[in-house]
Amino acid sequence: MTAPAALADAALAEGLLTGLGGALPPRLGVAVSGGGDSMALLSLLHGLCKVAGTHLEVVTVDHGLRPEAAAEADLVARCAGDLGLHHETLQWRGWDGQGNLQNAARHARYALMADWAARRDLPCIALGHTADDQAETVLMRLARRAGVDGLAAMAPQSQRQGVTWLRPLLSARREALRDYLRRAGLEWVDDPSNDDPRYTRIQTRQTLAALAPLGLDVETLAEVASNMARARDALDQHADHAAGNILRMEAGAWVIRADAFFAEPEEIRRRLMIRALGQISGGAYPPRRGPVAALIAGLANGQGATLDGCQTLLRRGEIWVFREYNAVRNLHVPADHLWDGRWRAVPPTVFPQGAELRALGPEGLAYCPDWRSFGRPRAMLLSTPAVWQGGRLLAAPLAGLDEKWHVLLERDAGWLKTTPLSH
Ligand SMILES: Nc1ncnc2c1ncn2[C@@H]1O[C@H](COP(=O)(O)OP(=O)(O)OP(=O)(O)O)[C@@H](O)[C@H]1O
Repeated sequence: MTAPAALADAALAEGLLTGLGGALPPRLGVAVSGGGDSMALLSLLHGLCKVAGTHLEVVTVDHGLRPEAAAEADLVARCAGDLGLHHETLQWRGWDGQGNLQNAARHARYALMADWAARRDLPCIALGHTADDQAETVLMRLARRAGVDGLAAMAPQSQRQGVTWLRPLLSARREALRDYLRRAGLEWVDDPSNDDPRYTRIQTRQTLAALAPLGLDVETLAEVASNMARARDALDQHADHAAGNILRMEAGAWVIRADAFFAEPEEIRRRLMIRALGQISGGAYPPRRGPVAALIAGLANGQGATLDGCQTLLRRGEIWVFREYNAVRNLHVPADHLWDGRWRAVPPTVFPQGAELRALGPEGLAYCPDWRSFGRPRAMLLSTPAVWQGGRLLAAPLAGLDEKWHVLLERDAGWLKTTPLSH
């Protein structure tokens, strides 16, 4: 190998290690489609893992959408075999013909890979997204009027479905990875859909090339993404600090000091509200900017609202954010099961036969003579968990009925820093 080639390989490996935060986990999965980016990732990671003593396994998803897909999975299997690595091809045959095929395939791919990781005891999976992918994402999000979080684009590390997803090639250029593969004499396949101008990403890629004379190139846009990621972290830190001072949790609801809330900048108010809503609803995606702004504007005028399966109201200088009764009124589970994704009942001794957890509702509240003494809004109490046996209310601990029973929040009731703020 010539000196410049060796230097280029060393620079890629070093960039990869930096992209992994400078260290490798003891066990790692790598997602390889057979395309140039992920084949280069596989080869480079294999070198690093050997040195670090990391156990590496390889996965490919065959979506069954193109006739070549099986051969591509075989190519990856062969390459992994040559490197002495365990490889699995996961089949997806689940499209029901509804919605956007690309999105359905992507969701299915991540779900299949997350199951694989759990089965193989691999806490992390590396993906081959490059600086080019990052720049295209920034440009596409600009078109969707993204804010700071959206323009921060893809994170080098993110948690989803119980897996830490790593993107260690976010600083590498697609072409540099192909040069690496050519030098190493390694094969890869070019997915024909990468040239299909019907896809927004491909149109974006072509447009990006045309924007280069304006200085709007891949490096610039990728740098914008890192700048935005830093700005996002600063905003999150401010929001966390504000949350510590102005917000408390009461009986599963967030209670916010209204004067302090409205003294915060608009962007911080938005973040606080989105997190409060997300923690109660458990939704994977936050509500959109417009409805959140309208909800906050309404509260400034003393008007409550519903959004994302939650309800807000302003009372005695405090904003209450709680589960909307309508979102849980038909939710019945056996009393020893988790209710609404976050509540568990604890009986005085054992669970009575046939007992179930259900919202308290207006009919239950009528059996709770002391509910006013807790200072909790009526609307909020309606959606709290209660223990029923047929039509009989056994306990409603949050409304003061039968203190021998307890209901506890199972999902972390602390301030959730990880709620995603952008779609
Ligand atoms: N069929 C596949 N099997 C295994 N891994 C895959 C597959 N497709 C994509 N990947 C992984 O995901 C990375 C990104 O691929 P690609 O850009 O095509 O995905 P995408 O659909 O844009 O997904 P994302 O939403 O994550 O951007 C690849 O480098 C590879 O690591």
